[in-house]
Amino acid sequence: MLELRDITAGYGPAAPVLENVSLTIAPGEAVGLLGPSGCGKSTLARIVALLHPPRAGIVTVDGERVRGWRHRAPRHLRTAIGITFQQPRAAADPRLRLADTIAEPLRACGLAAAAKDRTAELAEAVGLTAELLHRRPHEVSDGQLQRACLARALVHEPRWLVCDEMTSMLDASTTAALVATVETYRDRTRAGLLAVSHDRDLLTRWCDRIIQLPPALIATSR
Ligand SMILES: Nc1ncnc2c1ncn2[C@@H]1O[C@H](COP(=O)(O)OP(=O)(O)OP(=O)(O)O)[C@@H](O)[C@H]1O
Repeated sequence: MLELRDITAGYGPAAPVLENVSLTIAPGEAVGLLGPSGCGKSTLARIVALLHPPRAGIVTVDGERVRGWRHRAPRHLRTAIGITFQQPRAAADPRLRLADTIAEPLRACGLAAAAKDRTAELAEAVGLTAELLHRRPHEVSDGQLQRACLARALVHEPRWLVCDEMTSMLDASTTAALVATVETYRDRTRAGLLAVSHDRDLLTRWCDRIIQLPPALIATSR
């Protein structure tokens, strides 16, 4: 199980973005997250991915309470969760070829020896050719770069996957291909999914259930 209990979170001294939010995702379950712009969907996604520490509340991953975020999170928890973001260009190092982008989390964990085989396997799963793997981000389309970012999110074979607006910049066929890749992976591994989107129709097709966050606390408190 992945559980968030009574989470309050925000940025700096400002009023919280999220207040007392709870969420549970079971293994193999796909949960969609909807809500108006600015209500805190990405903030919640980043908390689930252990990238943003909440101000209050408890996060538990497979029975283990999380006590550190980002580099302070233990490696076995960081590698249990993969995340893709809305803008692949902001999420990928412009200096790295796509092959190295995919393998980056393995190298960061001292697993470089596995990088070549794993990259080839994942490139096939996301539909990237060997030629594209040798290009850098400025030499590929947004959709091709997002495919590499999805492969990177899967490189540690995570038990939990967070897709934060993964397809909102992409056309229908690339969206379908990326969602199909995620679902093939989940069918095989029973990974749980949190999918953030503005697209209710997409989430209805993709997810077992949908959670709706209320409008932004900051906006409503004005
Ligand atoms: N790094 C940050 N520093 C300060 N404020 C931030 C930061 N990131 C987000 N915020 C603020 O937190 C609030 C929630 O942002 P968040 O990105 O979580 O919303 P969202 O629901 O994902 O929005 P959207 O649908 O537009 O992507 C917004 O008011 C935003 O301005």
